[in-house]
Amino acid sequence: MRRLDSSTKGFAEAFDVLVNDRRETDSDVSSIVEQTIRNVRARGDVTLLEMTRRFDGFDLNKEGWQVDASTCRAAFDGLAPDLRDALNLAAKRIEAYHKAQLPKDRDYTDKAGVRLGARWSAVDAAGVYVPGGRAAYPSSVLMNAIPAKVAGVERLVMVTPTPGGEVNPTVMAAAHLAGVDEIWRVGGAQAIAALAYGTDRIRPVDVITGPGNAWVAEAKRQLYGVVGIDMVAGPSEIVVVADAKNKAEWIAADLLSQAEHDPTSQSILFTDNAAFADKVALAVDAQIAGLATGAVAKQSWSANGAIIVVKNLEDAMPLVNRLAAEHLELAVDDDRAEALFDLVRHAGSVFLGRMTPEAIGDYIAGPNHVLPTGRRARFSSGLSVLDFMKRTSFIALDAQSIKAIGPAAATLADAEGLPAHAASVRKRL
Ligand SMILES: NC(=O)c1ccc[n+]([C@@H]2O[C@H](COP(=O)([O-])OP(=O)(O)OC[C@H]3O[C@@H](n4cnc5c(N)ncnc54)[C@H](O)[C@@H]3O)[C@@H](O)[C@H]2O)c1
Ligand SMILES: N[C@H](CO)Cc1c[nH]c[nH+]1
Ligand SMILES: [Zn+2]
Repeated sequence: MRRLDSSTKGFAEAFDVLVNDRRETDSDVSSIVEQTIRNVRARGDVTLLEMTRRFDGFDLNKEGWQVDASTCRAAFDGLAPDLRDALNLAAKRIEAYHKAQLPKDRDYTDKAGVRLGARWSAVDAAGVYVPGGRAAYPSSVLMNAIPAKVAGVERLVMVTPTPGGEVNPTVMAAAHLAGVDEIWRVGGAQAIAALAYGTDRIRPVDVITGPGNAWVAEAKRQLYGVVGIDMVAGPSEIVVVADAKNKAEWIAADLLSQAEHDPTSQSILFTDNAAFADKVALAVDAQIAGLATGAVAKQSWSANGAIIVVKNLEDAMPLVNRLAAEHLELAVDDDRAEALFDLVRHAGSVFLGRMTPEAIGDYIAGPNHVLPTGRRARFSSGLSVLDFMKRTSFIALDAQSIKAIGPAAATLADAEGLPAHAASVRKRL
């Protein structure tokens, strides 16, 4: 863990290093992914078979390539009642939040008599990546699949690794609940490439969404253009802005909640009190020791964690904006949280006040937990129904309205030296 103090010499340089640290996209990852994509294009299912054997440790031909609908239904029926209730509640809240995102078509006639507008429609087929290497993510099934179904996607394909050949029943139960149509037991960059280009077994999709580790995120980035993607959602991150009125144990748990995802995850605390910073650092170490995920959390905290002491929390906000973190907690009194929130320009999702831990957003609040990482909240947003939709504009003229705006079009075509364009308008005037 790095400990920085904004009042010391050399802070600006040390903070630059933190901001510019590209911890998930070293050249190694990107060249491995390039090669994987090439292999999937050339050898399709054979590459999937080999890579699944190598990374997930089982034989797709023996254990099955897909999980069928009846297995998912049985998994749902077999859930413990409290888990089923929790999944149902999460699904309802996610659905309600995302239904409200549905865009409206436009259709109107302007003053020149020209009819204009746009219609929204869903993509035909979407692929959702559900991570499954280190942990199973039923919550990510809901977060990806429900917005796709709300958008009206007809063919919804899920890919997820099943390490050791173990199919996670809660993931499959969530797929049943969310209405996933096809499930393939492949993961990593190879699964993304299969969805983008298709293989003999897997038909290609139009859009791929979902989070994943560095290889998955890089594959989506490289395949953008062949398919649509939501954004680059890689290893999890959290920035917590906290004053000394917090309980150090709560803040330590919040930092660890994202550190436990992946050794390349990042957790950063800003505080205006050095003694509180010490307490949180001790609490993190104490809690790591008791976590089943302690080994991963420790790697993440040691390599990428930071505690930054600032003069006051308002001064921290420009620094917070430069980090553009996936998650930002403002753990201060409610009115101060609002004031700090007004200073936030770049963050994937913001958690306001002391009683709003980020983990609530991971599971149950309603907004999507698939969010941009790696400083990409500067230019992209969390997953929404719009990622599964596209907008088609339309224009309708009649004999009157073409007279109103046609001559200007022909003049512009002349100026561009495109006579066929000009003629196609003038012939109608
Ligand atoms: N940003 C978000 O919205 C969000 C949400 C949930 C999870 N996450 C992140 O998703 C990630 C999940 O990662 P995971 O590893 O548990 O599961 P994963 O499914 O993303 O990755 C597992 C796959 O990675 C591939 N892989 C593993 N080691 C490899 C190597 N050395 N070379 C090439 N490929 C390799 C394998 O094919 C394996 O099946 C975490 O980083 C977590 O932080 C992000
Ligand atoms: N924090 C992750 C997004 O970075 C989402 C998640 C799912 N389950 C637990 N957490
Ligand atoms: Zn999480």
